[in-house]
Amino acid sequence: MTMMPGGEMLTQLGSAMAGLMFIWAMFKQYVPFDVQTHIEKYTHKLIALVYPYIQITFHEYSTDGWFERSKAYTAIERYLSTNSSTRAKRLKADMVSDSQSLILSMDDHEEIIDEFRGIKLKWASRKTTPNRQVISFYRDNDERMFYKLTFHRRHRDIVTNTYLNHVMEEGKAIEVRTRQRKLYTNNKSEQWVGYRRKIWSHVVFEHPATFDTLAMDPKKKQEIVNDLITFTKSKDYYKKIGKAWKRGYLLFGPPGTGKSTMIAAMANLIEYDIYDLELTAVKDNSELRKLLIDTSGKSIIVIEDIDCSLDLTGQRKKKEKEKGEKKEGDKANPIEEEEKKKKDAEDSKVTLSGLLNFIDGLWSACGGERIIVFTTNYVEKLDPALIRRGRMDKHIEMSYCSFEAFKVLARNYLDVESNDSFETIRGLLEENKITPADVAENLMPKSSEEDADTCLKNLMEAIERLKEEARLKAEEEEKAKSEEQEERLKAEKEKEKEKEQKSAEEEKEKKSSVAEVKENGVIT
Ligand SMILES: Nc1ncnc2c1ncn2[C@@H]1O[C@H](COP(=O)(O)OP(=O)(O)OP(=O)(O)O)[C@@H](O)[C@H]1O
Ligand SMILES: [Mg+2]
Repeated sequence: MTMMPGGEMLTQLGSAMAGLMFIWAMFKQYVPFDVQTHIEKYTHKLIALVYPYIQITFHEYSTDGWFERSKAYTAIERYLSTNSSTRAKRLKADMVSDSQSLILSMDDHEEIIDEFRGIKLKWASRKTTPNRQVISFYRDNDERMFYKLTFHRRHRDIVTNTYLNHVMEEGKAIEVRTRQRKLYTNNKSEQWVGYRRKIWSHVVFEHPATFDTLAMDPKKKQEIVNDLITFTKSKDYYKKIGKAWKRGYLLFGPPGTGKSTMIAAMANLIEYDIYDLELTAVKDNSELRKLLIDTSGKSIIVIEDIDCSLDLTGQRKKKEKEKGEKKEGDKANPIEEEEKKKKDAEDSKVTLSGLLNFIDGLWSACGGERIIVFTTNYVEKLDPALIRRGRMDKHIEMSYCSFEAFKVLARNYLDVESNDSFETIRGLLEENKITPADVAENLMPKSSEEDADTCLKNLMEAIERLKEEARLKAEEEEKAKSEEQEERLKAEKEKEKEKEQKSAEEEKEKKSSVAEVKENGVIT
């Protein structure tokens, strides 16, 4: 630990000053007022001359005793934790909520010296016990912690303009790095915490998926990893081009190809929280707006199975139409009805345009980087407006298990890099459509006796079985198709026959009417 030059002297000087001030306070009453002012003025000058240091204090809680911990204090605590844990001799360990591990910080009354661009600054951790006559309604803990920063007055500018910002930013970054990440879900029913309505509930996010364990084409995987990392580092770039700092991904592919696993791997890679937005539980656009505004920065907002959510919107529209039809029968006042319809359209249902508006950047104006991920099993069902470029920046197809993907799974599940059976498996995978979920399920040892070879054999058998099943299914489909075709042909033939019969009858009728005209001798 380095010591500030004259640090000891500084402390002594401080206590000597305090002593003098005390004596002054006692004798002040015997001195005339104008002399008092004079003495005080010169004392301040004298103090400034011999005590050229500036002090700034940062309290843990604001003085009105409000419950919220000061953000500056927390940031300083984290900033100092990296310095103090290596330098200070007495440390305090604490399990802070929202943090993954123990937070080490300076113990009460401990001091450390920080260095910034060659300037030495002293941080001290202090504690006061306030007057007990003051009753705090919010916190019953009487002790008040604060940090005191002392530095030479010639560094005033650099400390106030640069150093403090550096401490805050560093502190916040450490906080983000060490925080416990969360998985949020939106509540269907309203929940209240005290006087606040809680719209998201959360659990600690601890999904073990990573890009290393994700089975997919290595080139594609690397591309996604690079894309994500570039995004997280592009704050200034997005600012420069005047775009909200957000990125949209559309993951599509059949069930069990790893879409949800990919989202977990993304969150683990860039250390973001996940907001799992269940659109079917959102009652209208204004609620959707509230939900999105309530998300924090550094988060991935996920809307799974977007095709199903949008279908639901369609259903809602239909229901409303039905309602409208019923009302028509009631013969209500047309003006009233029009207004009612307008209101209905405004305040019920989540609409595609409502969703798109937010994605387009209204909500991301709240700052902080956000990633939005849509998943679907049927990309062709989606509205083109939803997936056009610019809205969804990257379309990622998750497909059936390739041989490369299988190798990742074999390494992950069985610790096998290569094996005699790999070539056979390559052939089987090329010929058949197997999802990574199916491959993974078959690679997993079912008992402690099963070794890698047995598991690989199991997989090959399973693929053969699936192949057989697929063949039977295809046969059945073919049969059903040809039956349908036959029926259609039959129906068409019958129709044709009916038509022919009809036209023959018509012809006959025509002929008989002509004969009648001739008989009567009338020509028109
Ligand atoms: N590409 C993959 N790499 C590693 N494991 C995978 C992969 N795909 C699927 N799995 C395994 O299969 C399970 C199911 O996969 P996941 O839930 O990610 O599929 P999904 O594509 O989201 O399916 P759905 O469309 O039904 O939501 C996962 O728990 C994972 O263990
Ligand atoms: Mg899924």
